[in-house]
Amino acid sequence: MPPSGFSVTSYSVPSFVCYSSIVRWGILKMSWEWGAVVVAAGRGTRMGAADNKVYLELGGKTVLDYALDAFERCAVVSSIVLVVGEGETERAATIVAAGSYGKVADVIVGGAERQDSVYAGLGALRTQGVLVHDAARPLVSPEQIAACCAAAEDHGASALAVPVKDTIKVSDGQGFIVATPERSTLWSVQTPQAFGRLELMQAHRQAKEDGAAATDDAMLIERLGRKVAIVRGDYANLKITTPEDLPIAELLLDKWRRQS
Ligand SMILES: Nc1ccn([C@@H]2O[C@H](COP(=O)(O)OP(=O)(O)OP(=O)(O)O)[C@@H](O)[C@H]2O)c(=O)n1
Ligand SMILES: C[C@](O)(CO)[C@H](O)COP(=O)(O)O
Repeated sequence: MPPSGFSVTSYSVPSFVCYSSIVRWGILKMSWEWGAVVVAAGRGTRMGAADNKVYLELGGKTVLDYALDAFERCAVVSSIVLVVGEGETERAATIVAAGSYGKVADVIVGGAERQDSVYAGLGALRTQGVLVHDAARPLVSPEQIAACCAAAEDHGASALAVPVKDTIKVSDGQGFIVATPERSTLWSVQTPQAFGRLELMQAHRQAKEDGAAATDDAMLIERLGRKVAIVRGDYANLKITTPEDLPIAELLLDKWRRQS
């Protein structure tokens, strides 16, 4: 085990794999103040439920509860802005109060696209660093959140990701394969993703000006030619997207409950 008092901000971390170990060893010292934008303003169209999927129940709590709880328990994070759908503010505030999520400083209304919701959330924070997280990813851990912060302090920006397991094909849009990218270079990106708040705001403004749409925030930094470090995540940090994701999440939660 490395000596105590070791700080990732004053030591060159050789690879993404190291961040989670550093957090596990409990030797992390952060320089920036960190806030989080948790986006919950989607419709859950692919889930096909009557309700927004973040309010669906998982082991007695809502999907949203788990995401908020992980950020609440992460010592590195000082404040959270929760971004919700039109007409959902009261419901979300009730969940925040019932769960005693004291770090939630604001509950605000999001926009039509995820990108709009994140941008709305950024405007409500004042911290140097910002984490962006999907409320639809309930199985994130405080350690993974802290690992993202550490990597972003070292490299400017970071994102949790896992190596792709399947062989990925590119289609021609007509049902035929046109290419097979080299799998060893492919990562499936997750949230949280961590950035300097002002840099991310600038990247969002630039994207808006250019009419660029992005499905994650790292993409907005990449398109400016800046680097985003990969932080090795966990396959269990799945995004609740389609109906079969719910029983998988239940199984993982059950397993963790039995282990703790
Ligand atoms: N306008 C939007 C769209 C999405 N999100 C949030 O972004 C996260 C990831 O998006 P996704 O899984 O696509 O959620 P939905 O948009 O709800 O799902 P779908 O695309 O199936 O409608 C979710 O936590 C979702 O609530 C958001 O805050 N605002
Ligand atoms: C940000 C994200 O969760 C990374 O995997 C994902 O891109 C969100 O995309 P979606 O189209 O909103 O599901």
